[in-house]
Amino acid sequence: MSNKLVLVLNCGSSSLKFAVIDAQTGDDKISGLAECFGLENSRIKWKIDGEKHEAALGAFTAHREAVEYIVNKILAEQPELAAKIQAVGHRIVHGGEKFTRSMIIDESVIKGIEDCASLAPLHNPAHLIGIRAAIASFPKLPQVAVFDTAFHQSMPDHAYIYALPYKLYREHGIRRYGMHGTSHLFVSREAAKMLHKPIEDTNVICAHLGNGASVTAIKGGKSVDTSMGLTPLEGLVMGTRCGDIDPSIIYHLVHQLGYTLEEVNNLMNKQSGLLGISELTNDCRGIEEGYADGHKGATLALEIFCYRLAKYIASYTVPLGRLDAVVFTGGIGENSDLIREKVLNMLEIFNFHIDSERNKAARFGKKGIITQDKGTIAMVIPTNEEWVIAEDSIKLINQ
Ligand SMILES: Nc1ncnc2c1ncn2[C@@H]1O[C@H](COP(=O)(O)OP(=O)(O)O)[C@@H](O)[C@H]1O
Ligand SMILES: CC(=O)OP(=O)(O)O
Ligand SMILES: [Mg+2]
Repeated sequence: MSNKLVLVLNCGSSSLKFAVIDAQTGDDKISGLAECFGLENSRIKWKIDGEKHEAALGAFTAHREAVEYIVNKILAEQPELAAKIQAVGHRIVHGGEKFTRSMIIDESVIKGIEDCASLAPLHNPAHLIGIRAAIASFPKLPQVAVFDTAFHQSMPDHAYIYALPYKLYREHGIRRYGMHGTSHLFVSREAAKMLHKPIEDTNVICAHLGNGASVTAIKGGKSVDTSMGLTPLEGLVMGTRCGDIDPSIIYHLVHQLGYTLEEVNNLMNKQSGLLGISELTNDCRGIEEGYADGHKGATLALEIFCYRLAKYIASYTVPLGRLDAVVFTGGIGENSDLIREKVLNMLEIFNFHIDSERNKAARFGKKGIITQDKGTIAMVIPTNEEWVIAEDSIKLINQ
């Protein structure tokens, strides 16, 4: 174990993922999830050196109590490990245009994250609670903010400006920002290594397919286009988010069908995507089971998910010119050989020839090329956002 341990916190709207990571090797010493915040059954699960633990957090717990639990119980039982933690790294979904790189957190960074809260109302307020709780629990440790949006600040304006009146951008910052940047950065670097090419000469399209999902075109290590927009709602079909729709549907739902704007927002973010189409589940494993059993909704959801993804991948060859590889990552990208096969078959025009055995082998944390030796390469690379956050935290505090 090196002396570069970082506690990484990823505060979501109703959960908190955490890990204690060795920034040098990427090994997690502790990893866990506190979930169901605000409900009676909020709980926390964690793993220490592979051994699993679980506890109830008490009714109506939220981020602050969860951070206290991590510090007072989990880390207190591991005093040697706790004493070696050098920094706390926070995943921040929205950094607007202000943050193009990771930052050591001080009052002005907190103010900047607050200023972006209206652009990510589900995420940024939760991050701020996590930051304040972590400062209270670890007053002596440096706190670092690592932004999902930072990696996408290299996009050219023709990729990030919406065809709306320009003053909405100028006066209110309404533009495409993109998310999952930490993951896209990590897997694109790993892809360059697997291709034995310098990152500056590597052009890849990365599909991060988790509960939220996005595709990014990465040219020479820089994001040149991405599918998420002002918020994480735009782009692909996701677990419960609709991704791209005709914006007039909102007007129609409100004025013809009597929905409130609040209800429409909830419908698009929480009741759509795989869940909304299938009327079964937002979980890709459940969708695949439904598909295997001939469930009509699950089959349609899977087809739409793959078709939208294939169209995005095809369109991102435009900014790249030359495509070296397509990379799949995230819980679905790393595990669903079915979705990978369907998507690559839809992209036959780009000369992908899937290798079934390689595709089946690259699952459950195993990376690998999944196409045959001829044609364009597709690969699977497990993401590790926590490692990037830990590395950035150590780099910044040593500067
Ligand atoms: N073996 C599997 N086959 C298909 N999908 C899987 C498998 N394992 C996990 N997934 C899917 O991965 C998704 C969660 O991905 P993850 O990256 O953990 O999400 P997030 O970080 O956004 O919470 C879920 O839809 C889940 O069903
Ligand atoms: C930005 C986003 O969608 O994040 P997640 O995948 O963690 O929901
Ligand atoms: Mg994720």
